[in-house]
Amino acid sequence: MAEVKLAVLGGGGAGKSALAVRFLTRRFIGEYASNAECIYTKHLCLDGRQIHLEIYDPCSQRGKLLLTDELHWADGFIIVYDISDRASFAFAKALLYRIRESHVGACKKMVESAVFLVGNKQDLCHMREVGWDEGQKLAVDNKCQFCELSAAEHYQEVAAMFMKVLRNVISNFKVKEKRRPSGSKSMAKLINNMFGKRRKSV
Ligand SMILES: Nc1nc2c(ncn2[C@@H]2O[C@H](COP(=O)(O)OP(=O)(O)OP(=O)(O)O)[C@@H](O)[C@H]2O)c(=O)[nH]1
Repeated sequence: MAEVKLAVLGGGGAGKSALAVRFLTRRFIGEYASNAECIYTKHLCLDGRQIHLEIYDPCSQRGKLLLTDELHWADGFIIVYDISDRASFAFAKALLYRIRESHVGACKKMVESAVFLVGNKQDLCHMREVGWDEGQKLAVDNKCQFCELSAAEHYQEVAAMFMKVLRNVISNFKVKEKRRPSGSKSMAKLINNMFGKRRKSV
């Protein structure tokens, strides 16, 4: 079974929990506790392959950019901003920069393909502060994927976005498996064990 770790990162209130919970449960729940970080776990089948998925949802990230553990833990990243909050867009930009910086030396293409920039709260487009073209440009500049959606209203889009990230991560695994000497897999497990987090099953 493949183990995939995704980190959903973004500014405070951008909709990280809403996106993760929407994907995992199909439901949009209005309010989420923002004082606790957690890892949601789920088993799913993707293209006939069993996957044990872990989704890291940090507590409010206001001003928190270092994220050294998270950046090394995750196989893929969903960077969320709120289209009605320009500050969250600036934070997403800084996060994308951090991801690139922390993966210096790794295969550039693999890192880029495992990052998805998401402009959330598209239902609030009457209060829009960030244009679609700005999000698209930021994604092109960072060679990552991009979409705008609403965790509140678009379950299908949310699910499709998670599936795309998962597929890219899985194909990165295949490339890595071909390159990697066998010892490095157990080293990765050791690092994961050291980086223990609270786990929630959904
Ligand atoms: N209108 C609208 N509101 C949303 C959407 N997604 C999330 N929200 C709301 O935005 C607020 C913040 O959502 P959260 O999912 O808690 O955001 P977060 O990024 O996890 O927040 P922190 O944990 O505080 O960093 C909540 O009131 C949600 O109901 C959306 O697509 N549309």
